[in-house]
Amino acid sequence: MSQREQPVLAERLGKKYSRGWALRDCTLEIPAGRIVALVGPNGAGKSTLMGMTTGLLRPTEGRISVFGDAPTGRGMHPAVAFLTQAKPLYPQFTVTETLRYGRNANPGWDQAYAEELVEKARVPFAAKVGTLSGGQRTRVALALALGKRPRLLVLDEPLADLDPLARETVLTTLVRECRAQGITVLLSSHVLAELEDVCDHLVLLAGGRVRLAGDVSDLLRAHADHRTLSGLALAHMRVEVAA
Ligand SMILES: Nc1ncnc2c1ncn2[C@@H]1O[C@H](COP(=O)(O)OP(=O)(O)OP(=O)(O)O)[C@@H](O)[C@H]1O
Repeated sequence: MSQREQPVLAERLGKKYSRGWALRDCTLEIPAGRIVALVGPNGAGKSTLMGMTTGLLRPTEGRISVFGDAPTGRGMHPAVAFLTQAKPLYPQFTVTETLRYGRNANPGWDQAYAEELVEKARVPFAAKVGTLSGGQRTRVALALALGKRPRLLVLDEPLADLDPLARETVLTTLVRECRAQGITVLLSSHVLAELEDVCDHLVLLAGGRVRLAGDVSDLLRAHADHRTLSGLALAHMRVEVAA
């Protein structure tokens, strides 16, 4: 696979903030077409890694390549869409205006696809974003992210404020769309059980370092005392936090 097709390659990547190192010596790859679980205890460095993957944060040391490009830290890579728990949508915009903003901001914008996602979610186009429920806002944010037609979708705890039913619906939609479109996904969540049937690759961070990374099936074969992604991840987190 050429560098241009490889979603993410990080080599000895590190990020230091004023309070110290948030991520250190991080070498990993995010393989194309996978749905990758990014897990780890609070403060492990997940958001920091995602920030450097999207191009919004500049590394302090090491290298990261996103589809062959070195992110600048000044703006989002054009092939990457990013969705966080905060979902920074303008509350005064209607859903239609929000999609118009997406169209103006993104050269590869697919209006028909974005509208289809909003229609499937049964969110009224005329409603102001500030009046929508958390679940509806997430569906609009997802339409905004996928309408960009990204090759890599980075999701930082995007479901955290949703009820269990809404979480399930959004996650199912997300996985169905990403698998159908061949989009690589990097998804962080503290709810390990819900990553179980969704993710086929795992990256576990703790204390700013990569502690476990690889295809879930390979990792489970290598750690035969665990049968599930969540069991394996939880056991590793316990060891790392205790250390
Ligand atoms: N802008 C910042 N300035 C200073 N320190 C920061 C900044 N952002 C993150 N940190 C620190 O870097 C470390 C890693 O934070 P990060 O948010 O990447 O972890 P995380 O794994 O996403 O955590 P959580 O699961 O709690 O969201 C933490 O110690 C955090 O306090």
